[in-house]
Amino acid sequence: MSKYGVMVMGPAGAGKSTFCASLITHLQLNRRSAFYVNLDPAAETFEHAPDLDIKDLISLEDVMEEMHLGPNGGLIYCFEFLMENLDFLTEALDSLTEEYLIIFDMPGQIELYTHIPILPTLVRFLTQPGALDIRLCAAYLLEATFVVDRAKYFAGTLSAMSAMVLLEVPHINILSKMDLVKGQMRKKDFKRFITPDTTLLDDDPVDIARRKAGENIDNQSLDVQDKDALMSGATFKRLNTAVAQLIESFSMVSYLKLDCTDEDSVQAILSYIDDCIQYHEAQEPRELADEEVEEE
Ligand SMILES: Nc1nc2c(ncn2[C@@H]2O[C@H](COP(=O)(O)OP(=O)(O)OP(=O)(O)O)[C@@H](O)[C@H]2O)c(=O)[nH]1
Ligand SMILES: [Mg+2]
Repeated sequence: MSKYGVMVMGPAGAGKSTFCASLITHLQLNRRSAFYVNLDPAAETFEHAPDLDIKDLISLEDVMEEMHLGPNGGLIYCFEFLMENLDFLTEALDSLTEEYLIIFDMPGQIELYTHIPILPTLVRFLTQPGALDIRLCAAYLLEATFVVDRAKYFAGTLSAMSAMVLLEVPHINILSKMDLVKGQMRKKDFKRFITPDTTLLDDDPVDIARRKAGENIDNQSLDVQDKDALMSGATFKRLNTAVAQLIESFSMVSYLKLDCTDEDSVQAILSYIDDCIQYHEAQEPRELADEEVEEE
């Protein structure tokens, strides 16, 4: 029996837990079953209580105290511990039917997605045929407000691409918190950011503002003592161009837009997730309960 799941990932504060909560609310409203797995050992408050919480296995606070580690080292330790105790996941998830959408809420530390091979191992374990056999889709969130700073936008896109390459499961990329840019930017202008390409660097507002201020940013010499020059001078610009070209040449990343305050937007993302994992193909026709018949 297959199971279905989505792993919600992305940098710190991208809106992962908020999206998980909106998704669960939406699934409940549509009489679908969700199983919420919190894999962030530092998460304290939840809109919906997790059905499975890594904190019941190991808590970041205890690890930091007992192992004398900082928050990032502590997180890696927690995940290494989880990998040694995978029964914790198997026992809770094994009995779930294909009706459920299993939602994994991940921590935001970028190291987890780039530096260490823990996530690919975890994903392989969850998706392994004959074992848990979860049809898993990765949802990588990036804040839509990043688009105002092209360097940030391309760096975020690069991390999304790196997760795509690393995990090798169906993957959707999402620009979250769209409500924050709606009033600031016209729809037509925002459309350009859906598929990243190098032309987006041509009108970087940061560059334009500096040109207006009379700076010659193309020929700025690099003085390593000058932190400003290091982050916004010609070398930084060349680096951004190289990153943008790399992203364009791979042509793997495009974004969906998410506004968690808008039910239709959450539904649209859910439809993409369902398509990716072919959720609907496995569902049995469902008989309505008596009270549902009355409602209809
Ligand atoms: N305006 C707006 N704010 C949002 C949205 N989603 C999340 N936020 C806010 O962004 C902040 C971070 O949201 P979280 O959902 O905790 O983000 P996260 O990615 O789970 O954060 P970490 O788990 O710490 O990495 C909170 O203050 C949320 O209220 C959104 O769609 N619109
Ligand atoms: Mg969170």
